[in-house]
Amino acid sequence: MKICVLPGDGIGPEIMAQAVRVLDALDLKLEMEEALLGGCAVDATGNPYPEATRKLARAADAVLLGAVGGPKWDALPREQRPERGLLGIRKDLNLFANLRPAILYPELANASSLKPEIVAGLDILIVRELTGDIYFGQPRGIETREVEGTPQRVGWNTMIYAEYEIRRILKVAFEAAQKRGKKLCSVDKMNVLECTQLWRDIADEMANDYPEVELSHMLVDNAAMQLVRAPKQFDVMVTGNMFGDILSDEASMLTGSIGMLPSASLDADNKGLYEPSHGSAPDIAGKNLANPLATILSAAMMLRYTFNQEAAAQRVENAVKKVLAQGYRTGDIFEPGTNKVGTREMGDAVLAAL
Ligand SMILES: NC(=O)c1ccc[n+]([C@@H]2O[C@H](COP(=O)([O-])OP(=O)(O)OC[C@H]3O[C@@H](n4cnc5c(N)ncnc54)[C@H](O)[C@@H]3O)[C@@H](O)[C@H]2O)c1
Ligand SMILES: CC(C)[C@H](C(=O)O)[C@@H](O)C(=O)O
Ligand SMILES: [Mg+2]
Repeated sequence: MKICVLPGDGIGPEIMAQAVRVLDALDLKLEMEEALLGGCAVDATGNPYPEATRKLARAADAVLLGAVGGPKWDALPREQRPERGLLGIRKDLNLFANLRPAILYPELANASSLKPEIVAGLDILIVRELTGDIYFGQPRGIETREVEGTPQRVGWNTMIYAEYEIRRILKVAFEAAQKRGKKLCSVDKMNVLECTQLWRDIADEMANDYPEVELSHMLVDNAAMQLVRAPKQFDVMVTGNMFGDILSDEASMLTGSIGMLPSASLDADNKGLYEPSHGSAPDIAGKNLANPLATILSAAMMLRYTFNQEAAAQRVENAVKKVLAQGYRTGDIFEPGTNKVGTREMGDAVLAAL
């Protein structure tokens, strides 16, 4: 069980250190090797996804990632920015299926942005397509053109999905719904965008193959609203890369914090990259303030999906439940009456619970 560990930038190394300690404590035969991705890789090699990292990631069974990016690199040419490293590894490893489970731990009911009665028992799986859409569509660019008689800068991207891309992500979503609450909500913007009209047509065609799953469609603006109005109407949500990026950050706050939302990005064989859904949080980096639980829970997803170590995955998840029940809280989920701790101390608590 070979794991390529990519701590990344900002809070990445801090949260990753805790996830690695947890994995070490499990007594599984895990081999972990570190490499550079993102801004740290740009600084060391000029490339956000260096060849050495690519080799290690491709040879590993799974990749565990902290987060990449930060203001230090925002002025670089786009191809050299940390985020391109992240998109590069996702594309290179064909990680088209991004699973983002938004689960409310009962202890965090008061930390949720919504009233406890609206979120109690919340358990949504967001299935986000991850290697297509406007993120990767060509052409794209910024250039000066004559528009309405005046030369001015024009910026453009292309939202595009091919049928095979839509089918394979919908298959993941239908199958997930079949194993869970049997409800699938496909989120699109078919009233405006051809690309997502095709998405909706294909979802309707595929629904015939999954008679047990109740398929519904929702326009993305309504979905954003429904998520904060009545989130428990959702079981599995499936959507494209861009809408999924936005809706998953929104959903994270229903569970108390973006620091609680793990993710798995899988290829067709469940080889995967596992990372928290949040970013490198430059505002709190280096201060021992970041919540490491999303990364620790991402490691649990890795044990489950790539390594078939269900018992170990549950041990980690139960340890997280236990530390929350014991009252340990990083700042993002703190409320009066609980025990405020830092990143490292939260890791200590999870280890003790294990
Ligand atoms: N997967 C990734 O590597 C990833 C994801 C999102 C953003 N980014 C990058 O991260 C950088 C910062 O982006 P941003 O500020 O928009 O989003 P962000 O997710 O890094 O931070 C948003 C807010 O959430 C807080 N936050 C995030 N993670 C937290 C944690 N674990 N514990 C406590 N608080 C946490 C931050 O302090 C900040 O206030 C950008 O360069 C962006 O491109 C990377
Ligand atoms: C950093 C960025 C490229 C990335 C994305 O948009 O996919 C992030 O926001 C995420 O959600 O993983
Ligand atoms: Mg995002």
